[in-house]
Amino acid sequence: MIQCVGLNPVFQRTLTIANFRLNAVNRAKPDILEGCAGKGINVARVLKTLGKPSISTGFLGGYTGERISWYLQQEGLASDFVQTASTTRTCTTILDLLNNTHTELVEEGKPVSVQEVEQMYRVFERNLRGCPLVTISGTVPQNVPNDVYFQFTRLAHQYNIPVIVDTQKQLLVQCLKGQPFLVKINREELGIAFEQTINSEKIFLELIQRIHQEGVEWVLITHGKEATIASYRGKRWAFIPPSVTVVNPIGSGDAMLAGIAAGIVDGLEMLPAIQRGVACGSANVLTLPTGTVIREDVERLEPEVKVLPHT
Ligand SMILES: O=P(O)(O)OC[C@@]1(O)O[C@H](CO)[C@@H](O)[C@@H]1O
Repeated sequence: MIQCVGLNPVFQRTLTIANFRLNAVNRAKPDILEGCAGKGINVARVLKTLGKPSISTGFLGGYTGERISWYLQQEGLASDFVQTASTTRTCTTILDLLNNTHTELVEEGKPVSVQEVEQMYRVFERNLRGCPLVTISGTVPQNVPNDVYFQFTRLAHQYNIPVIVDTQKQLLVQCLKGQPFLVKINREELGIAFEQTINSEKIFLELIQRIHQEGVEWVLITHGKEATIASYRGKRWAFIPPSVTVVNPIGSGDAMLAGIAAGIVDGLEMLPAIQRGVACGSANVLTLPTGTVIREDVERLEPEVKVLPHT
């Protein structure tokens, strides 16, 4: 089973509003979507659709934790969460039908205890047995040390298990020292992680190089609906997604990571694996629930992703 680490899961609510306005009373349509999410769980869900079993790990607590567990069971997603005294966060997506905007209200994860963090290391290690690949996604609750993903990556190395990572800021910078196999990051977060404004191609390429210098083989830079740039040993490719009608883009990065993970586990070369990932990202945009794809959409979109050399 692929281990999908998502230390900061989410009880996700998706509200549809006819014309969302600031400083006003906004009324949502009654068919509010609720479910389990957060980057790690989103990856796990898309993997399941692609026929790949996974186990989600992280922290879970309180009444939202219970609801997330219930949704995980309903969806048939295996999990091994550390139970926390604090309540798991809720995040809210606002889809505005008139203006076609998509707003994500993200709560920070509440604090976890030192003992809960220690338990998490044990949960991570026990789920490495029989695991072909680890995905690590997203932020962490308060009190979790910034080197947590570095520790996980180092541990996975001891078991010869590749790690692919999608995170930000210090969590990313520190994780690089553990030499994950692949890092996926959006262009804005790349600049933030290295405290630089990306206002030229030169700076963009230098920052990619800094990630490689730590020993990371593949670096993927996403940029909304623009092309994803993949970099490997001095070569670069642009993956141009097909244009699709946007329903809900939240979770597209997670769908992409899942598609790449599925491709790697299937033994694909990296370029076709990334192509599948980009197709999953586009397929996610077409569905209303967060971090969800329809397999037929992925299969249809995969050949439509253009792969070009990036100069
Ligand atoms: O705070 P994080 O962990 O970076 O991101 C949380 C989040 O925005 O990510 C998912 C979409 O990628 C949503 O399910 C969730 O609300």
